[in-house]
Amino acid sequence: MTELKRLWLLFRPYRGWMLLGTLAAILTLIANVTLMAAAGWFLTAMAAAGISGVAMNYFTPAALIRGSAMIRTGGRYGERLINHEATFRLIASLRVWFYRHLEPLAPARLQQYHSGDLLSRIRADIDALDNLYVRVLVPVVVANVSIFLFTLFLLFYHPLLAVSGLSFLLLAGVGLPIWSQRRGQAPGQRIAEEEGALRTAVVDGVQGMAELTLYGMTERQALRIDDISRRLVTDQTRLSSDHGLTQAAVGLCASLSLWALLWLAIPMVHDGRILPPQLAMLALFTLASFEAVAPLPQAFQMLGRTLAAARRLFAIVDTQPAVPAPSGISPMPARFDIELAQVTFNYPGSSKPALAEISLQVPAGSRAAVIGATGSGKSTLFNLLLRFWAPDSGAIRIGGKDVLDFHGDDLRRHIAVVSQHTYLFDTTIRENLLIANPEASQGALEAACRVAQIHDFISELPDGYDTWVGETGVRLSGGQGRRIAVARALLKDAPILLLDEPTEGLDAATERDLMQALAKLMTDRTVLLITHRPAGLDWVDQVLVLDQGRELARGDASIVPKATAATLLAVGPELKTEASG
Ligand SMILES: Nc1ncnc2c1ncn2[C@@H]1O[C@H](COP(=O)(O)OP(=O)(O)OP(=O)(O)O)[C@@H](O)[C@H]1O
Repeated sequence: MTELKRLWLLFRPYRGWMLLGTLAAILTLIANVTLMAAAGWFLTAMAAAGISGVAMNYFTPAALIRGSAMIRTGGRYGERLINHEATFRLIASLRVWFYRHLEPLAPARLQQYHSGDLLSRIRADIDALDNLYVRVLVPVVVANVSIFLFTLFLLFYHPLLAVSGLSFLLLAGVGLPIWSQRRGQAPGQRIAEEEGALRTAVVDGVQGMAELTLYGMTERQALRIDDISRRLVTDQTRLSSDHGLTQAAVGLCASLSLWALLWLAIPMVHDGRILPPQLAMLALFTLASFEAVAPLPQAFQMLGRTLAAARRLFAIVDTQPAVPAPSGISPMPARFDIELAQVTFNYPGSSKPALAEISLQVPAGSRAAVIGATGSGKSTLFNLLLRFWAPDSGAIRIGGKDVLDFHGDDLRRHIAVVSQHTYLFDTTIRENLLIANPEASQGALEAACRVAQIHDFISELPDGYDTWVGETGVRLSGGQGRRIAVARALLKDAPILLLDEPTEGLDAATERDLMQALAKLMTDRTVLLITHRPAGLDWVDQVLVLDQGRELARGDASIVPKATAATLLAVGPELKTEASG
């Protein structure tokens, strides 16, 4: 039950709200039971008084009935209001809590999770946690307090009545919940996993629609989704039918409790220990008291789903980032040169190093290119430089300070990246630019877009900078997206610039224009480019050629053709030796 304890700690800031919501729920329940009991007593007493012709004071009981009815209505409204407010606050804070733990895990630790599964955790699993509060915690407290008060009340009339009432309340409020918790545990856990799997399959199906259609696999994907849906529905059906059964069983317990009460109390009426109106009151009281335990079987049935959701969330929250945060504050480099000293790195589970003993010095304000074929380790080098992973041996320094001594955000504040994969958010062009610098004025946005040669295009759009770019920027061309990336880098104004194949996939004219924009961006910055294309590198001061994670050659741009022939054509070792020589 450690999940329960941990959840309780997360709920702690909302204790005030919970207490208030629980008090409102108890008040409502007591008002309802009072209403039923008083009504039973009142009707019978009035009938008896009418038959015997005795005058009776009906103002007090009528006032009690009216008062209870008003408290019940107001209490229920208040209870819903308070508990919904508390739930929404709780859910909102849980999402932020989860996201705060998720963010440092990206990208290294999250590669094992599918985005659909993560989405399911952040949405459905967090939603499931609110069950614990509204459907478990509040009803359990309300039931405990109410059962105690109801038993005291019956005890006032006769211990036997109290024992009988308590037994049936415990059967419905403890026995049935235990049964439904056991029955609900396995399907509850499966539902949490099936919901994640379903979301993953649907996201894959939608995102990969073009490929699935091209290869005629849509039917197969549909069958996969159908299979998961069926399993999900089977488990949900089982929970629903168990829920129906337990609700019927609660009703049965209430009826049995009523029979037992009548069986015990009718003789007491005969010998005068209980008055006839009191018998009617006790009968209706008994039936109404089961409202206190009615929600418990379902609450405990949902516990399995809730705890499974908590486990899935804690599994992510407890994951340590690939690179632990340093204990001290981040250093402040005085200059922004880049140094790689004998860097070796293996991805977890891989036997072959992605980078082996790589050294490189890029003086502040100079430009270097790392070239190599696919899989030669270029992106890995960027991942290490950005502190997404830590080298197994060797060191990476910026201005002489080890990147591992920086907090991730502090380090990345000094670095701007322009890559072929520029992620554009489903919002306006303005918002997409502002992520680089939320404080930037309209003038600064326009200036950056002018340098990136995209301002004229944006100005001609009907909504200008307020144009919606669509999901992943579908309304912009690849070249336009790349220019937005250049504008973002300009707005960020970081001293180090990493370029990851920025002109990949563009036609010659667009590439030329983008290079002009990049030339302005590169002014006075330390630039590191990764590319597999040997052409057009005359603007860099030095080149490092990688081959399967190892240094193949280094020098100025003139060494590129030879070295590239070795890496791209994968020719024999003689040429590689020649190239490095
Ligand atoms: N996240 C990862 N987990 C495990 N292995 C990885 C991971 N990323 C890359 N690799 C492996 O590390 C090696 C270097 O990959 P890397 O992405 O750095 O190459 P690259 O030169 O950038 O290739 P490309 O030009 O295709 O992007 C490859 O063998 C690749 O399979």
